[in-house]
Amino acid sequence: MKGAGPQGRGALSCFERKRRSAMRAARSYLTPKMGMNKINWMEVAGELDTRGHALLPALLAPAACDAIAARYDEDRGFRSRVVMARHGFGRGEYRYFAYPLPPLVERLRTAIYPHLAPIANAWHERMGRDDRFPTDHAAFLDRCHAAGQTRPTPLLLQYGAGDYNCLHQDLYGDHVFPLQVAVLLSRPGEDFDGGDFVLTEQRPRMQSRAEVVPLGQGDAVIFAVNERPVRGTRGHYRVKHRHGVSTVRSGRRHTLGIIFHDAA
Ligand SMILES: O=C(O)CCC(=O)C(=O)O
Ligand SMILES: [Fe+2]
Repeated sequence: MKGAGPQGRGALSCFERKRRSAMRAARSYLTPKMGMNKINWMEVAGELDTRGHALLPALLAPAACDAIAARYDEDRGFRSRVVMARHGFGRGEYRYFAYPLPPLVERLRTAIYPHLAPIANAWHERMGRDDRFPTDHAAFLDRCHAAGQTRPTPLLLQYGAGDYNCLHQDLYGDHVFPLQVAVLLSRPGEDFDGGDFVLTEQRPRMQSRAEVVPLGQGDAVIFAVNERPVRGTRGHYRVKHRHGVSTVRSGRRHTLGIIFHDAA
């Protein structure tokens, strides 16, 4: 059960807490490329194939998380602000970064993408889709921009007590990269309570299944934006995903969202 321990991380064993803390210390957030090489991408691909999501523990150091979250109150650096209740999206708000993105966000987006492109291509092949993704993020963005999807999609979300994010999909045009990343910037059990990241899976003609993804500060979750292939008795079929956040009971929760396609 999440929230049981003194720091809201009762579900983690002592060993796991130490491992995450060592990983945090070892990773400099100024060089996320180095961090990328420490990730077992084969394992990540396996998790994404079987569950539709994969965890990257301690992707960002606490100082990096705090620095990005603190940007929420700055005047500059964003292209728009969305108050979720006004659109029926939930309660809470988010801001889309403007180009040029903050260097850390830019580097993360650019460094993670090449590891996910082969997974995305395998998914498209299994789903019988013709479109494939280039190995380089700049090339994919060129494609988005040529199709009129020119607005940056990385975003910073902010939730207070009583806020939540309804189940949704981040689709912004015809060009959709099938995987995205969310990084929890706040400390569960310290900065906020409640506010779990939730992912649902809808198999054809079946009821939806929900999965809560326990995240600590700096942990990232990679997840399916829309559809993912699942092997059946007669080839692969498509499962539909949505994601959201359960109600924040107290405190303040910030997330960094990294979406790889741009918006129309
Ligand atoms: O706040 C969260 O954990 C979810 C954020 C989200 O919807 C996104 O990054 O697309
Ligand atoms: Fe989202």
